[in-house]
Amino acid sequence: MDIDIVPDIDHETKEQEGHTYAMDTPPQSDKALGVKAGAGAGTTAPSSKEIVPRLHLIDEEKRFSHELSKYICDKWGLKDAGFNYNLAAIFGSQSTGKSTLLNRLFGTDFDVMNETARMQTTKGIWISQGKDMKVLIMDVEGTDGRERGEDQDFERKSALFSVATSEVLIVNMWEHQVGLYNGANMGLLKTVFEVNLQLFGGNRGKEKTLLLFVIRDHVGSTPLANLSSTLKTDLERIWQGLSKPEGLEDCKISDYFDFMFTTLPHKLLQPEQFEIETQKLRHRFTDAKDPNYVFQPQYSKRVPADGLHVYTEAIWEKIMTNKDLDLPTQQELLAQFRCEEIANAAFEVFKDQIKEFRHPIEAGQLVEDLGPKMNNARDIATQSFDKDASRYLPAVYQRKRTEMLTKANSMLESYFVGQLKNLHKKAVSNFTTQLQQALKVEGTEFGKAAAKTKREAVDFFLKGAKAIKLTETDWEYEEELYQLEHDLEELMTVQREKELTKMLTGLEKLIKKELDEPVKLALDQPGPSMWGRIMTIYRRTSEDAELLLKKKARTFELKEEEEEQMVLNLKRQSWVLLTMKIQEESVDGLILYKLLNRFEEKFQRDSHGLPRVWNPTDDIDTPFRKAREETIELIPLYARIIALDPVTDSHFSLESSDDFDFDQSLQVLSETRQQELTTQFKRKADASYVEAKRSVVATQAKIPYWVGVALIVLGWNEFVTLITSPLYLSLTMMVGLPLAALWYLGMLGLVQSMGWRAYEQALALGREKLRDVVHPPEQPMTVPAIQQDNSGQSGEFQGQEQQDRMSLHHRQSARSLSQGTGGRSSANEDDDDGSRIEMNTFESKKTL
Ligand SMILES: Nc1nc2c(ncn2[C@@H]2O[C@H](COP(=O)(O)OP(=O)(O)OP(=O)(O)O)[C@@H](O)[C@H]2O)c(=O)[nH]1
Repeated sequence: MDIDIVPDIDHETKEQEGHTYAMDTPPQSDKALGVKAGAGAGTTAPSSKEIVPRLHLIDEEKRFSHELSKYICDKWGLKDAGFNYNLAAIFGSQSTGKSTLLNRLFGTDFDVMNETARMQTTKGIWISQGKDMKVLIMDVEGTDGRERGEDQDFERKSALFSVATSEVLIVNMWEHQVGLYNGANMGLLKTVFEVNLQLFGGNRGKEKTLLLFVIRDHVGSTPLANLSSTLKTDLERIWQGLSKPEGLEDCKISDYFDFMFTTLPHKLLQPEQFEIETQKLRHRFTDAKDPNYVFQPQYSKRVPADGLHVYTEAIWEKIMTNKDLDLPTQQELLAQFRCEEIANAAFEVFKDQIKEFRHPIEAGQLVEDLGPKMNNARDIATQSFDKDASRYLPAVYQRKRTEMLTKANSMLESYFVGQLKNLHKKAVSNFTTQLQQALKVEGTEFGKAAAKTKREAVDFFLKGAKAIKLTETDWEYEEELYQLEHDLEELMTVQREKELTKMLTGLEKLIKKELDEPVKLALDQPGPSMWGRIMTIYRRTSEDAELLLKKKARTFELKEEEEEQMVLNLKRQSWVLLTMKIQEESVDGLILYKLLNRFEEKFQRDSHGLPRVWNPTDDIDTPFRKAREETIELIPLYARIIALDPVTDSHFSLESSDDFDFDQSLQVLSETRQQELTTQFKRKADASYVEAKRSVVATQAKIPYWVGVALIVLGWNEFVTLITSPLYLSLTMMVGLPLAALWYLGMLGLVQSMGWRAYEQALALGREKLRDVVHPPEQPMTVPAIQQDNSGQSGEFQGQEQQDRMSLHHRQSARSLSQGTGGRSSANEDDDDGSRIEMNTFESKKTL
């Protein structure tokens, strides 16, 4: 830091100063004016009696004078001075002899205080020309005066103005003020430095200002070096504590200011010394050759004299409009500090009270009576604040109260929002539960139940939301309400779909139940009217289902087109169920069973429905042929559903679509299946025919009469033994009587053939077992691989294997039958060959 320390000067001169200048009267010329002038360039000693005109540059109301330009040009003759003039200002506490000093140094006529009154003399800022000098000097209103009280606004602005415009700023202070913070204007300087940096910090290093500290009433006990060191330290410290603008964080005080320190003796106690030192000091302003000459070029603001008015006015304007300088008064500061403290204390209590809400809300629970509880916590906080803070400045108190309330509200708002979310969730859950419960009750109409449940859920939400909306807040729940309604609508749609599906499933079950038995019965009794009967059943069932659907659909409040679509779907579904049932009844075994039943009825029973016993004289062939032909004719009847006219009957207006082909649905048996069925049926019918023939042969076999005579002669003894022994007699009766009955009824042949069949079956089984033992079948290694590789093919293969086994079984039965009768028909021969081929194929597949 460039600090120029001037050696202490011990003055002996004493002088009394007793005259005072009134503001509205022309000031008397100072005695000091007679003091000999220094040898400064362009200056003259203030010896003339002429009074230098002065201007009230800025008045007490902070208004800038319009006359500065006029004074510069007309009164001070500086119009053409250009840069050849200097500007200095004095700054310091009130009544510290500033005006006195200026008058001494520059021969000016600034007002000096009347000692008997001890009151402020300089108000605002005065400016005057130094007598016979090209120096303009500003006398600035003293700081810390009782007249302004706590309003420090003007002193800050005027100090900043002085710093910003002057080349040299004289900081005037009593010796005893050195080391004090406020007394030495350090607080004020701090503010001035800070704002000066903000406003004019860009001139770093280009323009400097000299701060000349003049320590008054220096008694000499503390050397100037010590005093200046104290001041220097204080200045450094306040500079470190400044909040510097961006980009100037590292700037130093020496970038903007130079310092010079000097002392003056006590004016009253050492008047002569005072005068001498004052004159010496004057040299620094007037004598350019003086080593301590203050108006060095680096302090020049480079403003020509004729532009000074505009320049200074602009600076004042800038200072006036700067908000950073509108510093609050002490009272305001106090109010701010205390209100802040009180608000913080109240807020801590408030936070403690509301923290219990956080966990349950975050856990998704509803906090009981949250609204009143939040309100209560907020009231306690504001009441506690009001009690202590309302004593302070009303404006500050109100502002802090609003701030605290806003802070509290914003904290509570998160609970408000959390509770709204939980209300939303709860409303949705209530809706779901209540709707499901309502739908469990028989006869509940979905539309009405859903609307009622929704209304209740919304009411629940609204009630809860209104209860937590606090006064003096702009909280809103409309958005959440809208979202809730939207969610409930979606849930209603989903639930309605479920209920509709449930209803349709129920209807389908009903349709299936209605169709199953009657359709089966109709198919078991084939004939020309079979399909007519089935269609009647279908139409009746479908109509009933449609009526039921329409009735139920009304409770869902469906749109017309939705209902129409559902009816159409139901019709189609009914048709699908019908065709499924027909297909189910038309699988190979069942259809063959039906055909055989029909054939047996015709061939094995008489016109009274009794079983026929064929006599040797009976014609078996004709009834057999007739029954077989009639039965075979039934196969094409089963093959295709004969529906009623789709044009005239609305129940068959089933349009085909991508996934539904009405015409295709009519097909029951394909051509191939019909042929297969015919073949299978013929085979079974032929077996019946052979059976009938065998029974006739059995009844035809008669025993010759001589065999009976021989039996009586040869077996008389045995006969007597038999009838005389109770054991033999009872055994004979147990076996003989049933045999006699069978014989009488002509069924002995049937029993015999059954016995033969059983014998053949056992024989074939025994052979097969024996073959397995002698030639164990090789385990086909590839079969599992096929199964693994292609389950579809494998399944097909297994199906084929099963079919082959069945085929083998049928053929074995047929063979055994024919062997039993001692002959074979050509058809049987073919079949036998076929079975062999099929067996070979099956064996080949197994090997594969
Ligand atoms: N003890 C002492 N008194 C002084 C000195 N200089 C002036 N005074 C007296 O202090 C009183 C105030 O002097 P002013 O010059 O009016 O002081 P000021 O600082 O300009 O006052 P304001 O403009 O009102 O702030 C006057 O009575 C002076 O006689 C000094 O060096 N020592």
